[in-house]
Amino acid sequence: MSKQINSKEPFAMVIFGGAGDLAQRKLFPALYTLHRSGFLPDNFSVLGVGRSPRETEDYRQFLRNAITQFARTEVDNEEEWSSFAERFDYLSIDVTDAGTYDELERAVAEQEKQFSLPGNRLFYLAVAPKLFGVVAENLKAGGLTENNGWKRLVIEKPFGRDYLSAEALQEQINRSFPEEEVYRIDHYLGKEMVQNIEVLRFANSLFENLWNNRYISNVQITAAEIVGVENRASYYDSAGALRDMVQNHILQLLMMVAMEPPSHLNPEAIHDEKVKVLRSLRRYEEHDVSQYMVRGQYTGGFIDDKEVPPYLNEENVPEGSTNETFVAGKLYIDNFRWSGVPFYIRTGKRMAEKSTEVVIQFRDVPKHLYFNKDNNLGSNLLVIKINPEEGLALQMNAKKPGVANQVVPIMMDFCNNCGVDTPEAYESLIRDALEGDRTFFTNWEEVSLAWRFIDPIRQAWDQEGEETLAPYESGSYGPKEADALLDQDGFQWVSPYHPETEKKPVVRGQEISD
Ligand SMILES: NC(=O)C1=CN([C@@H]2O[C@H](COP(=O)(O)OP(=O)(O)OC[C@H]3O[C@@H](n4cnc5c(N)ncnc54)[C@H](OP(=O)(O)O)[C@@H]3O)[C@@H](O)[C@H]2O)C=CC1
Ligand SMILES: O=C1O[C@H](COP(=O)(O)O)[C@@H](O)[C@H](O)[C@H]1O
Repeated sequence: MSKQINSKEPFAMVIFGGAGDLAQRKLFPALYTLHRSGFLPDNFSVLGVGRSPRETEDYRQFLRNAITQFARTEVDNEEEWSSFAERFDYLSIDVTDAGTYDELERAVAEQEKQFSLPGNRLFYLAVAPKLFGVVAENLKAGGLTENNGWKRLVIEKPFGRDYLSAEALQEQINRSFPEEEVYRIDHYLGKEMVQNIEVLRFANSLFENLWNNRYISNVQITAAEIVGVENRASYYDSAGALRDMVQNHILQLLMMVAMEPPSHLNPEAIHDEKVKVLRSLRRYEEHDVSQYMVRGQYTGGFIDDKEVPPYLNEENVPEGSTNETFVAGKLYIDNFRWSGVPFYIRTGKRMAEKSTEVVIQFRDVPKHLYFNKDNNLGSNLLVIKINPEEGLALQMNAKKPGVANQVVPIMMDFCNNCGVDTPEAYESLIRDALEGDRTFFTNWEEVSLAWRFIDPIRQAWDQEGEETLAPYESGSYGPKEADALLDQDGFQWVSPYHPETEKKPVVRGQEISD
């Protein structure tokens, strides 16, 4: 969607968790690339906050190391680097201690004075979720929200672990920051091709006219990862793939694909349409869950010829854990546009490849003129490739060149990131937050409705324990139970499509009629 806002107002940014993993791997690189691309104002400051003591110069060196290692933009000019780095400072406080916020206020005010900043403040919560609420409260109690300019609070995920905890957090945050000042990050919304879904749909009569249950037979959303739990078991083992990926990223993709055209390209109009999708999303009762949802846990296996351990042998995973590392589901949006169209979703760790994509499978032609034993027709497919390849592929059927009566599936490809270095999600999102554009942040209604959909599924699975936990081999596409969800409707998962290797998606084999 095109941007409505484009201002470069000077700002002071406070990163809580300013020496953490997210800051190093995502936030510093994004800030540096934005700066080098001319998207930051000339005048700004950043204060990193953490518990461990650090000298200013050490913090700037830490900043540089992170940028050297993770940024897509190189540090290639010392003078230019110094003018960027001098805007960064660090303060060691315990953010749970309200008494330390006087010191924080002084440190921010000092930077504002040093760089003649007008008082706009962006508070970025890159700390553990249990600290989100308390930091918001302390910011207000400590007087940091009584600044002269705008104030905005950027919050990382996860926002709660169920509806009730999310609601309590929302109330706590809203006591200091009204909803319009809250920017909840879902980094999938910062991805180029996710933002492109609306453009594709609403700027092309070609697709929008067909975008409904009369022409689409099913939609598939896949977010497959190669990585396992890595060193995050303490968080992941109590979250599971359902909370970690489905409640947020997968449902956001679903909303982008299924929403009605908004009346305007402003955040309110867009959020209204997204929320309507969640209101129409069929909620499963606990007793329905096994019919529509599948969960799995990876066993050992091979990825890229390298042996990888089962989830249960990963570092810090509790013995006998029944946590899911894979989820698949068949979802329905019970409205006029989508009634009867299954939305199949799947996400998992240690799968065969890293691939996030949406596949729209169109209905077959009403009369099968070309089906015979020589023809291998495929369904019309629109593949929206989100990550790591970005682009679009459209499968059609066409006459095989030079061969009479032979019809074959062909692919038309568009690559979005070939020869172009597209922005990282965090670059887009930080830029939007600085510009006051909430379009690609999640609003409270979306979050709360998403939890209301997720909670009964979680409860069913928590009660069933390992009974419903399907093992799948590392390096596969998930458990066979996930295939069965589609088989029973006469469909199958479309494999990720790789134009450069000409690996074609597998499509439903269609019956050959006489
Ligand atoms: N890392 C990632 O890739 C992603 C992270 N996130 C989210 O981002 C947030 C941060 O994650 P991540 O960076 O990985 O976490 P880390 O544990 O790496 O960093 C947390 C930071 O918080 C600081 N901190 C913790 N407690 C306090 C305290 N009481 N007072 C002051 N500072 C404190 C730590 O400082 P110190 O070490 O000095 O104690 C540390 O700098 C989480 O909400 C996470 O869910 C979301 C998506 C991806
Ligand atoms: O939010 C999360 O997302 C990542 C996957 O993100 P991607 O951009 O690489 O697709 C996932 O690994 C992680 O578990 C989850 O917390």
